[in-house]
Amino acid sequence: MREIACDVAVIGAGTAGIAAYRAARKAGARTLLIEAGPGGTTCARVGCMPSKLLIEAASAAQAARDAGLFGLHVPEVGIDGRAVLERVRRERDRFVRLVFEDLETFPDGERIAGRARFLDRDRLAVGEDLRVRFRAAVIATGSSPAVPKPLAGLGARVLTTDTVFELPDLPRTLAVIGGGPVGIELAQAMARLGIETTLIEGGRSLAGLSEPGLVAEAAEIFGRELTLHLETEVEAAEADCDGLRLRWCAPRGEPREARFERVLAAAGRPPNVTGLGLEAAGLDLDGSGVPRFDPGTLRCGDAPVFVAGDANADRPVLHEASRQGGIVGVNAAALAGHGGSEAPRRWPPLALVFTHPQAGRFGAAYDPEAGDGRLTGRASFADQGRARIAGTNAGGAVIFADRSGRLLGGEMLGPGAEHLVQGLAQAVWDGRTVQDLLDRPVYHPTLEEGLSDALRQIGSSIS
Ligand SMILES: Cc1cc2nc3c(=O)[nH]c(=O)nc-3n(C[C@H](O)[C@H](O)[C@H](O)COP(=O)(O)OP(=O)(O)OC[C@H]3O[C@@H](n4cnc5c(N)ncnc54)[C@H](O)[C@@H]3O)c2cc1C
Ligand SMILES: NC(=O)c1ccc[n+]([C@@H]2O[C@H](COP(=O)([O-])OP(=O)(O)OC[C@H]3O[C@@H](n4cnc5c(N)ncnc54)[C@H](O)[C@@H]3O)[C@@H](O)[C@H]2O)c1
Repeated sequence: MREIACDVAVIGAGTAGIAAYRAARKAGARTLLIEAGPGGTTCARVGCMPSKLLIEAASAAQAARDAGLFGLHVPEVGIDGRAVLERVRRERDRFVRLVFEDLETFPDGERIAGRARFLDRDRLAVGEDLRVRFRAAVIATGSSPAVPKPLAGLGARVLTTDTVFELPDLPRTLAVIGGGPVGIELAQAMARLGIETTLIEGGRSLAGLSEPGLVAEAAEIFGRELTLHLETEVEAAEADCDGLRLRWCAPRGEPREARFERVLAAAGRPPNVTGLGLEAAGLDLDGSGVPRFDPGTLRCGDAPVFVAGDANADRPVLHEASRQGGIVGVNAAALAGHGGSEAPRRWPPLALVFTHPQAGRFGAAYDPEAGDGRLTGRASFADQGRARIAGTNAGGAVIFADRSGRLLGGEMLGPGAEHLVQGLAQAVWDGRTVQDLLDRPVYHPTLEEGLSDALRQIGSSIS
């Protein structure tokens, strides 16, 4: 048994862990980065990057199909599923390689391969042969796809984002379970790549939207390309030759059954906290087994332990994993006697879903109880100039402000949400009012003009 000591032990070499390692090391702490899996980060290997690569292939196919709108004739769109997936993997491997090239610049001996678990408040076991004594530890273990119970034990017929990008070819039929960001992005992409796709969602909402008008519009828009079953859960699944049969109950109670070549479980991503020995570390855990933590410092109670990224289940998106990693790195180093600690102001929430139209949320969430405390403005993209030019005129935006007109947050389902929502999130961060935004220049003809109706409605309710 080998035993080593360090100031800061970082568990997980994903986006949060790498940022934590860098920050702790920069503060002067002797830091170890421990990784159990193949590494390369969830984002590059099985997350953001391969999903967007698949979406771009699907968008190209759809653009060719839609060319008739502009008077162009594309006789038939042929989809070579093998070639599509090969490009996804080729480009994905490049992103993963870049992560490894970066990791290789870290000194030898500071990167450790193995699965870590806490033995007590200041020791970790890594695999069977190594013990690590730490002064502070960072949990940056990420999250993994959940597979709903009825789908357990059905082998390779059941895909998750860990396996879907490894398919040699596209299936002919696909059921996607879950209409959150993962499910709706991949379901729409698969449908646009010619796969007959059915999406089964336990709730009413798609793409993480919550404002009722946008929720209804999303079901209508995505339902044109997908067979949608909302408020539905799969009750049973059984293997059928190379595919599987799924059984579910429609909301009004009629039993339904269908056969699919493959099913993609996109039913959420619980944090990777089981088997970590969190009780041995003396951490206070919530009902899901996630350590309770201070949202400013990301420290777990008074233990010398911090939690960042998907592992804390708070804001499971990349930019937060990266920022939180940096914060815990500084704070873990400070606890180990290197530099000062920090609790920077939290960024406003920001989430995007790369569907067509895109969905996005920024700042304060929709609150049905907000009543008179909030002013609300709405805009529609159905007749918005630039969106009409591009043939992407669908969806809308809802913006919330306080009674003085200070921007609080909002939601959007529409073209260019990835730019519009980011701009609005930055305006929330800067404490801007609706009037500040109305007083700024906006070029014509752009999608940005599409927000002015919502902003003006709020402005006029103040005056
Ligand atoms: C399909 C998909 C698409 C996505 N698209 C986007 C997007 O477009 N934009 C966006 O912002 N976000 C997106 N996300 C979310 C984003 O990928 C994650 O929020 C982010 O990658 C989380 O980073 P992390 O560092 O917390 O975790 P990870 O990158 O998962 O790192 C955790 C690491 O810890 C390791 N580990 C786990 N347990 C142990 C242990 N006991 N010992 C040692 N090591 C351990 C794991 O092997 C892993 O390498 C997407 C996610 C998915 C799945
Ligand atoms: N574009 C992006 O930024 C992007 C893309 C993908 C993922 N992500 C991140 O990853 C996180 C996880 O995404 P996700 O979509 O996997 O999870 P999610 O928790 O956001 O959504 C899961 C959905 O599955 C449904 N569901 C759960 N169990 C079900 C069942 N048995 N039957 C039917 N429906 C069921 C839930 O009602 C929910 O709508 C997101 O919160 C997001 O932060 C981001």
